[in-house]
Formats: sequence, C-alpha cells, structure tokens
Amino acid sequence: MNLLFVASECTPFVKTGGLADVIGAVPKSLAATGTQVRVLIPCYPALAAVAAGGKSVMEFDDLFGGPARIIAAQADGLEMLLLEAPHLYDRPGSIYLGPDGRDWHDNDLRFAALSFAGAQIGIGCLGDWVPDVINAHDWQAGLVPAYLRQHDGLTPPVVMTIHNIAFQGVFDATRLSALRLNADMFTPEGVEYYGKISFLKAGLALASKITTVSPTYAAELLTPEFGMGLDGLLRARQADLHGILNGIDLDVWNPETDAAIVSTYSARALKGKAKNKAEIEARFGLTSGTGPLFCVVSRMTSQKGLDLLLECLPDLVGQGAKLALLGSGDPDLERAYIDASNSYSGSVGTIIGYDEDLSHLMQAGCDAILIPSRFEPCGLTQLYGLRYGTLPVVARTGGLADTVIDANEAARLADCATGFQFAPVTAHGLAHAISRCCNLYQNPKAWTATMRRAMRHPVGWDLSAAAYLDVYRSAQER
Ligand SMILES: Nc1ncnc2c1ncn2[C@@H]1O[C@H](COP(=O)(O)OP(=O)(O)O[C@H]2O[C@H](CO)[C@@H](O)[C@H](O)[C@H]2O)[C@@H](O)[C@H]1O
Repeated sequence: MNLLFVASECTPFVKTGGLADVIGAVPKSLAATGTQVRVLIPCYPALAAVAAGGKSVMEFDDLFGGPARIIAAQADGLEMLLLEAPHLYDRPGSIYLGPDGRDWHDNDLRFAALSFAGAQIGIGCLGDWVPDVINAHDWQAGLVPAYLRQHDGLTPPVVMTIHNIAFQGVFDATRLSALRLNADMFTPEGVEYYGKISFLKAGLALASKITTVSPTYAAELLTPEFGMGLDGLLRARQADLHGILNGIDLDVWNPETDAAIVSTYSARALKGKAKNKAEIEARFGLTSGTGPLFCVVSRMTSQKGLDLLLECLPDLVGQGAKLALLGSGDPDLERAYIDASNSYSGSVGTIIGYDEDLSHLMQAGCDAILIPSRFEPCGLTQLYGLRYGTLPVVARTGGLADTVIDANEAARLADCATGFQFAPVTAHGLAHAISRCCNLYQNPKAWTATMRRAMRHPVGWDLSAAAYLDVYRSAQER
C-alpha cells in the first residue's frame, strides 16, 4: 500500500510536541508490513539541508502567493516530501508563532497550502507515485479532504487523525476564497464551523475514517467536556472513529543505547541510572534527598495541569522528594516555577526551554515523572518513563489511563503495577498520588520490582501499526 502522511512536524527534523514523534516513528513500523509511507511536511529552514540532498518532483507557479515545489528526499530512514514555499515557510523561529509570540498572521494560508499540496499528490500529480490512502494529521492537514472533494476525478480516501482536539484551525469565513475553497463548501457538512471556517472540522466531516491516539480519548471526545465543540460531529461519526494507542520509537528511546544520557542501563542492570540521577541533580541545582526525584518534561499550558502541581510543591518537598522541571509555554507558569525554584532552592529546579537531549537525560536520571494533565489524547512522556524505569504518576484521563497500571493493592498483589494514576484531576488528587509514590519509594525492593516491570511493559508501535493498517484498508473499501 502507498500511504501519504500530511503533517506539520516530524522528528528528528522539526518538533514542538508529540505529533512530531508520532510522524517520525509510524512510517518505520508500517514499512515492516510492506506499506510505503511518504511524509509531506513544509520545508522549514530546519529542513534546508535535507532538501539540498533531494530532488524536485513537482512545481507550483503560485501556491497561495508565491512559487513552490515539492522536493523528495530520504533522511533518517524516512521518505520525505518537502513542500518548499519560501513565502510561507522560510522564516526564523517557531514554526507556528511569530516573534511576538502570536500565531503567524497567515497560518491559514501556510497550512491550506500544505493540505492543497497533499491533495494534489492524492490526485496523482507526482506522476509515478500515487497514494492509496492519505493520513492527514491534526488541523494543519484538515483541508486535504476538502480540496479532494473539489476535484472531479478519482481521489484516494482520507483518514483524519486527531492528536489534540484543542487545536482546531479556526479562521474567519471571509477567508474562504483566499483559501481556494468553493462557496458550496461553506456548509455544516463541509468547512463551516459556527459561522467560521475550521480546518479540523472540515477534516472530521469529510474524511472517510477518523482516528485518535488512544481508546479512552476516543470515548472522551464524544462528550461535551472533552469534545470542545466537535463532540456532536464526532458522535454522528462514531462508527468511523477509532482510538489507536500511540507507541514510541524503541530505537530512539532506549536506555541501553541512548547517546544523550550519561550512563546506559537496562532492566536487568539498573546501576547506570544512578549516574544519570547525579547529573540531573547537578544540572538542576538539587541536593540528594530521602524521597524520589520527580521530573516534568512538558509544554507549559493549562492542558498539562502544571498549576495543580504548583499547589502540591510544599507537600512534595516536605516528604523529602525533589522536582526537576523542563518546559516552556505560559509565561505566568514559567515565572511561578522559577519562583518555586528560588523558594525551594535545592529541592525544586527549573529549566525553561526546549532541549531534546536533556529530556532523554531526565527520563534516564529521575525516579518518577509527573503528568497531571486535565486532558491527554495519548501522552508520550509516560511511555518514555515506562521504558526508562521512571515511574509515571498520571492523571486518569485519555491515553494516560490506557497506558499506566496503577499501583493499587490489587495490582500490587497481582504484580502488575507500573505507576500511579489519580482522579479526579485536582491538586488534592495529585498530592495523594505523589504521597503514594513517595511511600513506595521507601520500600526499595517493591520499587525496583515496579521499575523493572515498567521497563518491560510493551510500548512499541507493533500492535498499533497493525491497527492503523486495518483502518487504512477499511477506508479503501468505502
Ligand atoms: N521542554 C521540552 N524539551 C524537550 N522535549 C520536550 C519539552 N516539552 C515537551 N517535550 C517533548 O515533546 C513531546 C510531548 O509529547 P506529548 O505526547 O506528551 O504531548 P503533546 O501535547 O505535545 O502532544 C499531542 O500529540 C501527541 C501525539 O499524538 C499525544 O500523545 C498528546 O496526548 C497530544 O497532546 C515529548 O516527546 C516530550 O518529551
């Protein structure tokens, strides 16, 4: 099967969050099933070197305001299709935000162009390679089925994947013609969304199948609380909605071989983990404590519940535990954690920024990872935590609920616990889970057994890749 992925980011080239990890990992797992995946993403400056080694395979005289072309290149085991459109993507800084910290003013055109190019490939404009199915990821690729709908000839089915429904790509209705959408697309069955245009809504309404990144999130999305305005549409399309759990790239995230960590280790030989811990303590200015060293590696937004953790810090520190936080986002939260590092000097350490290597070291060096998300479609950091024996302490929501086995009495008797879950998602609930984690830490034998179990828990892509393949096949049958 020929499969085209359309997405706005992809590891290891350009990443702001978990979407990139998934786009970089799934094609490799699908390759083992005989599926050829090509990944279409914008050619941001970070991809210039990859593009330089590639070959131009398609040209546009005017792609939403300027000339553009698609460059085919192989890099890091991936078949990339880079949409080179300097007027849209050749900009310094964030791929989504301008220097003022706000969305680029023309994000509608930038990602309409990505979707338009994806649709052009879908109708065979590359010539020798035509996708059997297109998998469009998140709102940035949401218009792919809209542009295909405007084409008269044969078109491939589209599978729309929701990584995070909070981002819906909503723009003013007056942008319709600038986005090259026909007037008859502006209907509740098309791109219209409460009087505006929503790219994600368009994708969900017009795709053959819809997937999201965990079974629990698939169920949550049908409720007003989690569906964020799209729950009605998703309920209507429930038969086509599939929750498929994310996996992780077991080669990139492997404590036995990870080049970004100080000392490698395995479930059998855990000794190396201590050296990584010492390095984290040094980097974050922490002293050794009697309790566990917790970490957070996260975008700092209200989704991630880090305001709840702030409330728990006196309790956490009072139990002899430590916290190392790496993240960036909401300026108020950033400031609050920097203040907390000063107030609890030696016990709480904060590094504001984005640092891929340090995120690996934190997974290797910490005892437990805190993920108090208010909603979490899947979450990847708890999966990295499992793989690195860094016990996840997670809110019972979305994919967090599907991937961590809570160390309650039953699970401990059955020897199957891999971490801690809490609900409701409140500061009180989180504090209780932190206490349970601190208690287990005081029992080294039980703690080590839980670590080893966590490290052996399957977190690869095998099962999920097969589930995606089933969805692609059923999309083809329609
Ligand atoms: N400051 C920092 N420095 C270095 N690395 C950092 C970092 N902050 C975050 N990261 C990394 O970014 C990724 C975050 O992925 P998540 O899946 O946890 O959340 P995200 O909300 O971005 O993804 C969305 O899409 C993914 C993919 O489907 C879903 O799992 C998730 O639930 C959904 O919200 C991880 O690889 C993490 O290590």
